[in-house]
Amino acid sequence: MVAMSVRTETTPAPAHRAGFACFVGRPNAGKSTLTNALVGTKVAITSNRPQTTRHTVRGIVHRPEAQLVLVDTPGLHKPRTLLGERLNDVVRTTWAEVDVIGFCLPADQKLGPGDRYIAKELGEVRKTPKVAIVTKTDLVDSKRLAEQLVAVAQLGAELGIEWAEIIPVSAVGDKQVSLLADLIVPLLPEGPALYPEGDLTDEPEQVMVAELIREAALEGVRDELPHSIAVVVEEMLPREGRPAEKPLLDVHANIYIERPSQKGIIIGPKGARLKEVGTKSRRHIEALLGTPVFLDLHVKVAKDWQRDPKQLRKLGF
Ligand SMILES: Nc1nc2c(ncn2[C@@H]2O[C@H](COP(=O)(O)OP(=O)(O)OP(=O)(O)O)[C@@H](O)[C@H]2O)c(=O)[nH]1
Repeated sequence: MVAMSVRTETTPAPAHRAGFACFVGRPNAGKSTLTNALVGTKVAITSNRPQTTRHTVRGIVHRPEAQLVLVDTPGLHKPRTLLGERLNDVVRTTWAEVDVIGFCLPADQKLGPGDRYIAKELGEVRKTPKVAIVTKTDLVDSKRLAEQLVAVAQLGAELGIEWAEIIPVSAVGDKQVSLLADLIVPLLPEGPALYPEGDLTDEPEQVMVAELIREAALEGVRDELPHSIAVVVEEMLPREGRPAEKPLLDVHANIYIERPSQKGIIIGPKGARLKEVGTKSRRHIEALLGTPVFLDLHVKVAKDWQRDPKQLRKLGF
């Protein structure tokens, strides 16, 4: 006869965790791509609920046992203008308020002064756990990747930063993206979900639309106009008199530049570039909002907007 025992006790389910994380790193380090890969969709659907944090939510990762809310920070710069200083303040405040900071370092580029500058600032934020994320691993071989992992560990040691984890990922190749979430979750505080399931971001629609236009406008001219472009969506209204099955959304937006000389760069010969920017961003906006869009774009000069507090407020900074 075989004795059989039945286990009656069950192991308690791990406590639900929920919290905020932000990704930092040099421009082009792969932060946005990683956010999208984690959230699992390129264009997130917006909900119109009021913001529950002061920070822009970029995406929400829902898990049965956890909810990870990814918030946005502007890049940290050596401040040269009023805008630069304000942005840096926003960055530092965010770092102190989130539960985890992910520091993104591309595998295909040697650590440089830009990375060191951010790392030094990170070292000043004592409490928040920091995860070093080596991105774009699909671009390098294993030897180079190993060197980069060692370099990142050394950078931490040098600056007195204790990495909670050092993890290589490829957002494009979908390698280790889910593992990254697994490693971040235990660093979040215990607590119920902060957002209803299904929400991906609570960024106001107009801001997301403006960002899509800005992205398209910067494409190919990033070097010429790094921080000189701001986009404001003035109005989004359904076109009147359209049949219900053929709606059209009118979107009016202004692209602001700092100097008249920059106008040509944005508009291009005979308006060709601006037209391209319009076509491209309209496609993205239609995908985001799920409705056909008529996009009306204007280029305006807001002289030295980065140095002028009044203009900064108007442009949403
Ligand atoms: N091969 C490869 N390319 C990647 C990966 N992640 C991002 N990239 C590319 O790197 C470039 C920059 O990526 P972003 O996600 O825009 O970088 P970012 O850090 O958000 O950049 P900023 O918005 O300028 O701060 C884009 O061309 C991406 O397609 C990756 O895992 N592998």
